[in-house]
Amino acid sequence: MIEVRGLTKRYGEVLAVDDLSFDVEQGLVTGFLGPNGAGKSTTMRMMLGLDRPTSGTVLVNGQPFTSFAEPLREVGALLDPGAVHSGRTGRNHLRIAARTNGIPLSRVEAVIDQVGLGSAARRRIKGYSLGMRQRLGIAAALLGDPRVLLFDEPINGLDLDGVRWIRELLRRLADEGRTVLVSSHLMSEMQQTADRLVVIGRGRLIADATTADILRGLGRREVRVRSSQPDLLLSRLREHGLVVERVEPQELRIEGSTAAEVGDLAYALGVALHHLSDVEQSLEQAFIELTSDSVEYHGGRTTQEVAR
Ligand SMILES: Nc1ncnc2c1ncn2[C@@H]1O[C@H](COP(=O)(O)OP(=O)(O)OP(=O)(O)O)[C@@H](O)[C@H]1O
Repeated sequence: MIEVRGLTKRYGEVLAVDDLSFDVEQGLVTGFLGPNGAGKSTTMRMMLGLDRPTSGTVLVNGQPFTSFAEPLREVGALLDPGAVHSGRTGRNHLRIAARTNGIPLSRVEAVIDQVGLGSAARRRIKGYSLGMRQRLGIAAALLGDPRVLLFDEPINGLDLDGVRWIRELLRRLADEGRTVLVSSHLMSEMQQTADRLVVIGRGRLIADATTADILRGLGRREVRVRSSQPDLLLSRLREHGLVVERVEPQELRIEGSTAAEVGDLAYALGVALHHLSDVEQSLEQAFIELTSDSVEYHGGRTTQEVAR
């Protein structure tokens, strides 16, 4: 479990993280979402003691990260897969990390297997593809068999197979009861991966809820309808108090209603319909809506209102 309380980081004029408070629970995959520059990496660095908060605290399994005698056994992290000595082989890189952290060398072979690095472990890292570097970075994170795992944008640049593999790995790690925090700016990816979402924008908390709740909470109902009598239909629907907008000469968009309701009304009015559908809001739309709010920065609005 990770507990973030009042976490704030200022770099000169830039308020990178602004009074963030949230929990990351064990046994779940928690997606940490926000547009570029939202403060995700800075928050993760502070969780790992790599950056000192201006104010506030982060506790990992009840303690500050810096208080752990063997931190790699407590927390594994994938931050920047490029930050490795590329002249070494993958296996050597892992062996050095194991040795300097008091981890038995048998774990090296175990994690090489676990991430499917296979024979590539014998090759020098400089010849690795991005996907292989990512697997090596994840192997390093798993080395100490930690209860808490942080992955900063692990999906970036991966092909479909790689994405699927990471998704399954995150699920497995959470099912084993570990705490899994994974950052991304791709809402659509998190929809399939995360149980909970912590969404931030400009360093501030925007939403902290289950993925399903965030979708439901934002799920603005919308109906599209086409008719040969759009003018008549538009005025009649408005008379019924619905918010209606014309999107094409013969197509209307109705907010806050359902296809069943609009269909029944049209039938009662004797207006023939050529098309009628409910429009599902995608997570991507929900995300844009959530974060565009943070860009506008409405004063006085509490952080979790949007999701609840
Ligand atoms: N060492 C630093 N010095 C000055 N400003 C910094 C530093 N690190 C981050 N920032 C600034 O803090 C803000 C948050 O950056 P951060 O990298 O944490 O965001 P992010 O959500 O991880 O974005 P991305 O998805 O682009 O990685 C940005 O405005 C960034 O420019």
